[in-house]
Amino acid sequence: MNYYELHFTLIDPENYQQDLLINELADIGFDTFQEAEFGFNAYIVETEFNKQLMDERLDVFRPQFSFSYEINLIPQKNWNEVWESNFEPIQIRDKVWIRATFHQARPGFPYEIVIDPKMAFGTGHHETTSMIMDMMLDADFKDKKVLDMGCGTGILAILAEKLGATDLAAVDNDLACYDSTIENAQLNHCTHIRVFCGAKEAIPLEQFDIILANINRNILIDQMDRYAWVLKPGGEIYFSGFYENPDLEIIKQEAAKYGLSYVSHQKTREWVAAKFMR
Ligand SMILES: C[S@@+](CC[C@H](N)C(=O)[O-])C[C@H]1O[C@@H](n2cnc3c(N)ncnc32)[C@H](O)[C@@H]1O
Repeated sequence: MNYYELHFTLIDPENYQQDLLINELADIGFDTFQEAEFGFNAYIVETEFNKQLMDERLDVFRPQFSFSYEINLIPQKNWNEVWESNFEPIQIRDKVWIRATFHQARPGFPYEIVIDPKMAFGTGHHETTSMIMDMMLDADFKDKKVLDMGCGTGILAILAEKLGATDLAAVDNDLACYDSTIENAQLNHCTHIRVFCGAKEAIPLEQFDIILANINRNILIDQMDRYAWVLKPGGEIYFSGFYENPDLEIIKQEAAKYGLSYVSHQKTREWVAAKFMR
């Protein structure tokens, strides 16, 4: 599979502008957003890319924002090099050290996660991932059964197992993420993670103590009925991948329809991670 890489430059960058543009690009299929010096890079599978649609959607912002972009086709064989030139180790509090296979180990952190991201999202650099991980550090995973929906690299399931979960299902509808989660689980010596490829129909019909789902507003809403169905009474859900306004309120309302109550949320820039309980 080939990918297009978009180099996006904001002439006068302000975070809210960047978030709006990323949201628009995500809506037309871009994924794996990475900070760059004067903006960001984003990626899309070659077969999903529609230049005319992208130009039309971005032109709407031209009156307010100054930006430019260029797009290049990346053959599959170069994808790892793209990651290796961009991915720096990152920490979550003083508890979790996340690094790639090609970085040195760093002693002193209770939890180390090694990620070989390849074509999957989830290195801890994006706020949606780091906020869920931060909230996970305050949760009790000991002997818990966990669902990681939209697992990407498997980073959340891997942290959950390191925090004590003993039975985990990781689901992603992208085959590259399915492969990546299997590979990263092995790299981290996680032996309790079962990996499934598919959307909500792939969620095992079992009862989970904790659900982790960092996807996006529309997919979370679409899958809400299934989350409520497989969550034990008293179970916890951690959602991310959406904005505070207006998404959080919409998600709260949808969750309430299925007996899931809002507990709390974190916000970084416009991104939100939120905890709910059944
Ligand atoms: C933002 S990434 C999150 C990855 C990782 N869990 C993290 O927190 O960094 C969202 C993931 O959801 C997956 N995804 C998108 N739509 C999905 C769907 N309908 N069902 C299952 N997974 C989906 C994508 O392939 C992607 O890997």
